[in-house]
Amino acid sequence: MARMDNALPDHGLAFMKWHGAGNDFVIIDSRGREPVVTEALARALGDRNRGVGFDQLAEIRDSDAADIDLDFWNADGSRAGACGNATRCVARFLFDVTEREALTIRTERGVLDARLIENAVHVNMGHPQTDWREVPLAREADTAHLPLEGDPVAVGMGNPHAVFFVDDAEAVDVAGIGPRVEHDPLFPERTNVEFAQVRGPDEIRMRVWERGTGITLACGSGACATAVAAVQRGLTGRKMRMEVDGGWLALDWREDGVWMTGPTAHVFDAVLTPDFLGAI
Ligand SMILES: N[C@@H](CCC[C@H](N)C(=O)O)C(=O)O
Repeated sequence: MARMDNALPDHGLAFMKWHGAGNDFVIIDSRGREPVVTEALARALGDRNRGVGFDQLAEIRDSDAADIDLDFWNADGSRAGACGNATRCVARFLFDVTEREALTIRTERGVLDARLIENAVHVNMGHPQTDWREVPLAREADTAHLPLEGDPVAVGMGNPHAVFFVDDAEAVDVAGIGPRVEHDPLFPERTNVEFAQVRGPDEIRMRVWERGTGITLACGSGACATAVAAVQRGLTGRKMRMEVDGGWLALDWREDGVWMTGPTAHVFDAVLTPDFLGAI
């Protein structure tokens, strides 16, 4: 869909701030008008000193295929094909304003189902991509040069993930290893990087380095990818709890896709000033 580069309003732009287990988001509701988010706006807004700061920016748009369309940007202005925690936050916002209990949300990876069950938002993040050509990887298997021992599992959840299984997630130098893996030529579209410690057949401790953002307190698509990788390696069952730096997520890899749930919080609503918008 065409994006208007000069669509920024000159009277201010309303946004919401949300987080899901500490993974924080700016959400802009562009239903009923032309989309306004550009790479430049995302980068300016994502600056935690001069803008607002977020792990991802999500823009809600009118949809002809689902209840809404949803697009994501990372803090460096790059696009993300999936963002599980922002999807849950947007679903929570819509459940609250519509009083519905089921919604469809079209993202780059397809139409996702969101359900409100016992006051928690559950999102089906879809079927994982596990073929190396879909993830995508530059070549099938060549991981010995990566800066951490242990062959990682490459999983696509509409965005790329490299999941390392480690003995002690707390001991991993996420800030040092994460960016080196993110930018390794093995990953032509860069990658998100997860460090997972299996605590038992239904529990994992996971820390994450997000492509285009850095260390975050949680990553929903990363949690899904980690669950898929653990099942594939025979390390856990298909249903599990996952402790991330910002709290807990729950994963369930079912016949129809990987379902994820966890907390959501609406932090504040505000308006970007004409001065801020004019300087972009
Ligand atoms: N925090 C997100 C994932 C964000 C996308 C990622 N950084 C990318 O570039 O793919 C989540 O909750 O899934």
